[in-house]
Amino acid sequence: MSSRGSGVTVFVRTRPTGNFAQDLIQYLPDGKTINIHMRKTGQKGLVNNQLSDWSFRLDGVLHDVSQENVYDIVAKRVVLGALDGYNGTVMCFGQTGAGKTHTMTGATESYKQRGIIPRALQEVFREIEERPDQANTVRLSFLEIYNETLLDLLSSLRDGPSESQMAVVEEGGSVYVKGLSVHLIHTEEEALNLLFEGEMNRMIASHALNKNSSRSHCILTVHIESRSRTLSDAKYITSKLNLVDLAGSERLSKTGSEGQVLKEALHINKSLSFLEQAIIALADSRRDHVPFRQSKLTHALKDSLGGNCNTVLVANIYGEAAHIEETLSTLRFASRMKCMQTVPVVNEHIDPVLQVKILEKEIQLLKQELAIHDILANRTSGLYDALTENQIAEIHGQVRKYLEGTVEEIDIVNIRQIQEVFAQFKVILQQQEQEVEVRLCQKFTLAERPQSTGSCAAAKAEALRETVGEVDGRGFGVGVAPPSTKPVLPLSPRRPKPKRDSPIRMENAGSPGLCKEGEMNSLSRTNHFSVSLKELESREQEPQNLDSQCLHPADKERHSRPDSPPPRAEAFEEFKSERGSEINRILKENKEILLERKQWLRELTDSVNQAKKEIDEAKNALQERRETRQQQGEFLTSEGEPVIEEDELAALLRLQELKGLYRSQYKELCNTRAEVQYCQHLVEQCRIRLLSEFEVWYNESFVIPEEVQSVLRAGGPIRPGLIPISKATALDKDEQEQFSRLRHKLLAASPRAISFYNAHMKAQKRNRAKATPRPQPHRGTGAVSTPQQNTRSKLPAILSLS
Ligand SMILES: Nc1ncnc2c1ncn2[C@@H]1O[C@H](COP(=O)(O)OP(=O)(O)OP(=O)(O)O)[C@@H](O)[C@H]1O
Repeated sequence: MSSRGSGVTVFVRTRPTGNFAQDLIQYLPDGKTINIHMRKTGQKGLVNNQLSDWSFRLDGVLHDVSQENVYDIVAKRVVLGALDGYNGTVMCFGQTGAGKTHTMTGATESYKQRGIIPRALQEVFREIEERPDQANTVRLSFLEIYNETLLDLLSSLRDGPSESQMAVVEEGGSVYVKGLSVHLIHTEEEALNLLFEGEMNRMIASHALNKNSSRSHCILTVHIESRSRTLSDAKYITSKLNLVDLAGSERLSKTGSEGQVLKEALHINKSLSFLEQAIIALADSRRDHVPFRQSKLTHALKDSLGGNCNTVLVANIYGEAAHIEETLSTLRFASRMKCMQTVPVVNEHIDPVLQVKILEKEIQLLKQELAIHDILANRTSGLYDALTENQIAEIHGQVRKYLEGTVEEIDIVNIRQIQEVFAQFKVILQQQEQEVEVRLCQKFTLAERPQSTGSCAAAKAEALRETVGEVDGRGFGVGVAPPSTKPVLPLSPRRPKPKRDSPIRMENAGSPGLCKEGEMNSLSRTNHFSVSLKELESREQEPQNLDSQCLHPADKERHSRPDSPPPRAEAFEEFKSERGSEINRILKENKEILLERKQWLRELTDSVNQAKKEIDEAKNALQERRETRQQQGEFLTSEGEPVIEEDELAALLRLQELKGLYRSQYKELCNTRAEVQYCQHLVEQCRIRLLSEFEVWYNESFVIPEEVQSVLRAGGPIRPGLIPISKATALDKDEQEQFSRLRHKLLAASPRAISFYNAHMKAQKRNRAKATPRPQPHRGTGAVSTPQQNTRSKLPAILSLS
């Protein structure tokens, strides 16, 4: 069968029984037709021996067919189609106990009896292995619709929104369930783990026709995204494979349901009847409205029923005479489904890389066009090609010279050169920024701590004081300058310049990018007392770190921790005065410097604006003088040059002077701005460090139990990748042995089964953990004795290969 079909494919599968109603159900040799002969019962219970016959021709009748063959016939094509980008849906429908769950999931204890879903998951990963030219991403979600409520069967594995927020949403022509968790999976085993986890969470109950009756509709969706690994192929495809196990329709008189199970049955029957209505509408080409929104089930399956999907239905029937009416109604549903049309299409998306290629082609064409124009206009060709390394080097040299003032212009003839010039400017700017940062780093750092063993804070303060304000320029501490030593900053060209030994001043007010190498060296030499934050960190990691030497007495005395952790705000204050006092002090000092620098920046800005205003005024005055001179008639020299008066000359010189001052102030403004940014960065770093150290301290002091801390400490028994021996031995010995024996046996006989059994064992383990009584918000509560309601949480069954 090809992946492209036009109608829904429908099969019938019968549940094996020793009591098969041969006289009522007849399979024709074509393997596709099933005839039903039903005696009609007359009114008032009188037997009406008139036979009514129905004949249903479907795509196949699966009678006494193994699970493996059912998968091959029903689902294989759809699964492979999904890997080729077609959406696919495999769905089981039928009366309760007819074998839907057996068909879809099969027996989780038996590899051979596994159903369509585990086989499909295996096929997906096997096929992926065989397509090395494709990069595939597989995700999985598992939805349950129980009593018209959407539930996430894998909610225990996620931290996302709660189930109450789940809703069926239509977007861009496709349908999805908002709030349903979608899990990335890499292997068959991971996929099976999720399947078994979800299966255990399903709602089941026991009634007269099925002791493990599913009380909900379930949709397991495999989301596949496939990209070509070969560059030439720019498209990628996505697909959705829906594997649907519907709850069974039931005659309440037969199942004897009551209480909660009765309520569930009413919901199930109602939603199946809505499903039937939707199918009838879909099959009728004259109907333009399909009532998908009548129930959560039809809404969630909207794009699987009438969309662009390969849809396959398995109609499960229970071939006993007692169930002939249900069989008839299931077959009617199946034949309606068969009339429904779907249009499978590959979900193909174009990669942006392809767009780039198209644009590159376009550029090529435009270049050729330009070349023709150049020839016609007698221009040199090749102006539009990418620049060679030599040309770039040439531009680089010119830009440098231009910035140094050696040349006045840069030769530019085309757009590429303009771009390169800007690029060079950018590079130089970045270099300057880095250099400024390096220099500021050296300036804005901690002073070296004294080696004294006395009071740490006092000693440090002393050391810092020693390094402040040294006029010979050798060594400055950060932000410890007393107010008197802080710079008096110039507010206007007439105001004094900042002191050159200010702790936050930049050594070279000019362009740092162009400062000479010698200057940089001497700059770093003058800062030999400085300690950067990073250095501080590394020192603190040394065994003999200062913090341990400088423990506050309160820290040392804290032998016993309080019963409950103190309020964080209170603890934070304590931390700042004890363990975190050093970093807190740095933070404070840096903040002070930042404030002061900001203030200086404001003043400098005012000053630059003032200078600009004065320049404008001087310009205007000069212009007025010139105009008056011209109006009054000019005196010319013997060379014909106009003679200007002394006051005009003075005004001209003043204007030049103002311009010079303006330029230098502007330069300083830019540098100060960079300093402010850097100071802000430092303050932020300190703040983050203070908070993170506080977190560690708080947890260690009050939250993490001391035993745990000792275990986690380096050299403790827990190391990454090592399972604690106590945990490893906690498994039941017999079970371990049994499992490993089985593993070896299986490995030899059927290596493909290992993922299945690994996942099964994990599910059982989780199941045991869950068996410990715990309040469950909506599952398994209020269980009634008969019929019994539960989730599928069973204790491990014996594993078997058959
Ligand atoms: N083809 C089959 N081969 C062997 N056993 C089967 C087959 N079909 C059904 N069964 C058995 O019949 C019982 C009922 O089947 P199952 O639970 O799959 O029915 P169902 O249609 O899902 O019922 P419900 O709608 O109540 O959940 C199970 O014990 C199952 O193992």
